[in-house]
Amino acid sequence: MRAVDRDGCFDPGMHMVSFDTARRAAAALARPLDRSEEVPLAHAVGRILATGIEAPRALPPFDQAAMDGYAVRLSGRAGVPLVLPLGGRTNAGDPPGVLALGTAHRVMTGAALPRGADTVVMQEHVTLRGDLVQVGCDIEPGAHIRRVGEDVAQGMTVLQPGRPIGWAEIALLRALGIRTVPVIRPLQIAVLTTGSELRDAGEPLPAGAIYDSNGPMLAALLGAPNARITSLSVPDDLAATAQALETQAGLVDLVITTAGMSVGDEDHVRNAAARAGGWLDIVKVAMKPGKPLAFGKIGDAYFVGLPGNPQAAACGALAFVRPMMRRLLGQAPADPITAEIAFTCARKPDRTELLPVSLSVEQGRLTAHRCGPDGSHRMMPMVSADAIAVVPGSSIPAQAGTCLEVLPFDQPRIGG
Ligand SMILES: Nc1nc2c(c(=O)[nH]1)N[C@H]1C(S)=C(S)[C@@H](COP(=O)(O)OP(=O)(O)OC[C@H]3O[C@@H](n4cnc5c(N)ncnc54)[C@H](O)[C@@H]3O)O[C@H]1N2
Ligand code: MOO
Repeated sequence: MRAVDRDGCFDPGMHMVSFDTARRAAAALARPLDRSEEVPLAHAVGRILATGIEAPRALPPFDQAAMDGYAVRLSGRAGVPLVLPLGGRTNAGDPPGVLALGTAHRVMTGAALPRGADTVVMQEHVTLRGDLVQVGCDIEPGAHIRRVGEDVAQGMTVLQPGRPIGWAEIALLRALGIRTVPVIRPLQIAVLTTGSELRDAGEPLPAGAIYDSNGPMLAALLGAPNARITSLSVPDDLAATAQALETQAGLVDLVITTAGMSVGDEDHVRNAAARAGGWLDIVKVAMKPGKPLAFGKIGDAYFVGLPGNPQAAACGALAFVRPMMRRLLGQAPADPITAEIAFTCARKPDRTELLPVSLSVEQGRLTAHRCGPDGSHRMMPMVSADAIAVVPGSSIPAQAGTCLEVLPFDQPRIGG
């Protein structure tokens, strides 16, 4: 690893890369894992389709009435109005009937169109005279019929691989009679929080200790439905960290650590990754917060070392871990989302700023409001935020009204 690297040397100062370079490296590093399982549709919400789905039947499955009314045959007739005797009736669910020549056939919405009929007249547009049905003048031939296959042709690919299953997909698949789908197996992720100061909520808190929030945060941010998270914690100890990394790398697809990434005496994660047989592609990123961030591989597992400050860990997870997970799950990269910033912010030429922002739609435009104050240890700005704004480095401040990329906490479903 470059901790560590393939040449056996490590100088985090020399290896700092730009935010964009690190993003490209994360995308290039991750390879689709291509492991699938068949699950019942009811358990498939949010899961990613492993293969395309071809329609085993057409939708609608037969020509059917789109309105409650009367099926008639207009072709070959001189014109309307018509007065036709009532010849039969088909309800939704009945097998298709036959339109007796020169009659009107009562149909309900969804009923199979009787053979021989070419038009359905809404019942509001007829006058009933005993058993006679008088059809008004402005009837359009062919009206109110849903044609077999007009929505889905039998055999067509209705869903592409890589697509998340949502309510609309569930409705479509069930309409096609499909009960189970092949989906990508959830990623196995170990979140290893490091730090001798960490305690779990519920435990007594000695002076100088803090409750672990990064572990539960990352489990919630990155977990179900497409990842299973194992949470562990180790003290600031090189051997214990290396041992935990080696063990977890043998068990999971992705190991994420928090803290221990900076230059303090007790920051052991990069060296522990090296001891565990890993290598690092990226060791430091020109971003704030989140500069002491690294990723690479330990054995067959991917490895991401996030900084300890909660905002820095969240920014690293949103900017790098989420896109890596999409790649591992076989999904296309998420389309970038931009918003107009409602604030001015100073910046530096050589680093990307990541700012918690709340999003709203103002005069039809997605607008980002800053959630401050500064400080990557702060929790409150993240609670009032919806996204992280990506402010590229520059020698001039970013002015209000500038359009910038935002990384939403909850990824909206736009496109595939
Ligand atoms: N001399 C320097 N000091 C620091 C630098 C630097 O460049 N030179 N970078 C600073 C930056 S930026 C960050 S970010 C932090 C990152 O440090 P580490 O990744 O080594 O993390 P720690 O120092 O262990 O912890 C930082 C902070 O976060 C708290 N923490 C850790 N784990 C958790 C957790 N699971 N839940 C909640 N909070 C956690 C920890 O107690 C510390 O307060 O380094 C700066 N220092
Ligand atoms: O990455 Mo640090 O969180 O900038 O303070």
